[in-house]
Amino acid sequence: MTDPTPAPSTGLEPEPPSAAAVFGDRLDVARTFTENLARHGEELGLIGPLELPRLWSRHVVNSGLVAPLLRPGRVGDVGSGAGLPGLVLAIARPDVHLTLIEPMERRVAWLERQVAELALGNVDVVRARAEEVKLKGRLDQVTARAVSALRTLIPITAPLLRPGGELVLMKGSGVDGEIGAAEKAIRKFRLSDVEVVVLGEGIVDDVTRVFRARVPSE
Ligand SMILES: C[S@@+](CC[C@H](N)C(=O)[O-])C[C@H]1O[C@@H](n2cnc3c(N)ncnc32)[C@H](O)[C@@H]1O
Repeated sequence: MTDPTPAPSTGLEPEPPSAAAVFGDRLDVARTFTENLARHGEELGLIGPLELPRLWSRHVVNSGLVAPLLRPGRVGDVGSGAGLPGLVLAIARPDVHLTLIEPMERRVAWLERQVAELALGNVDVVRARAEEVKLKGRLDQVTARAVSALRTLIPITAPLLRPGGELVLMKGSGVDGEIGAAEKAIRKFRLSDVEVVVLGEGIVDDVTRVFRARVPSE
């Protein structure tokens, strides 16, 4: 069992016990990423100053909880920003290939630096908006977090999926209202198996909610 690291002088939240439960033998890599983000995230405009005291629980562990929903294959993360959840998922699931899709140059540079520093062989970073990225119909699953409401997020993420592919979109407690407002998009893209998966019960205080749905197989 690995000892939790003490909080460094950055103001970073001490590592919670849930980190070991979520990252297992990948905890050291998750730790390096979290410390890098704590050290440089604010100056690079990736996280706000208020996020450091909750960086582990609200951002890193919260993103890592999605890892068991991924299947071996090619997953795209739309609007990765600081690497949430895409880079965190690549750390937790070395058996899955992650493509991080992010339009902002400074964020792309950060993501590329982290991929190199953490020696992640299962990640590529593409500088593009989801609407323009040349990945239409290619991905097995698409993730996203804090990019936009479902009624605008579904139309830019569903076209990236191969037939039978799956959306795995992280959402807050207002997800049911978002689903109601996205009815037209859900119909237009003929999504099936629509469900809200609640992750982290018994592991974290703030559970993570995921909107999961499938595009047609043919
Ligand atoms: C609020 S940030 C969230 C970043 C990260 N997912 C997180 O949870 O911390 C939204 C991110 O989505 C990106 N973004 C916005 N519109 C996008 C689009 N159409 N396609 C791809 N990325 C987009 C932005 O550049 C930004 O990095």
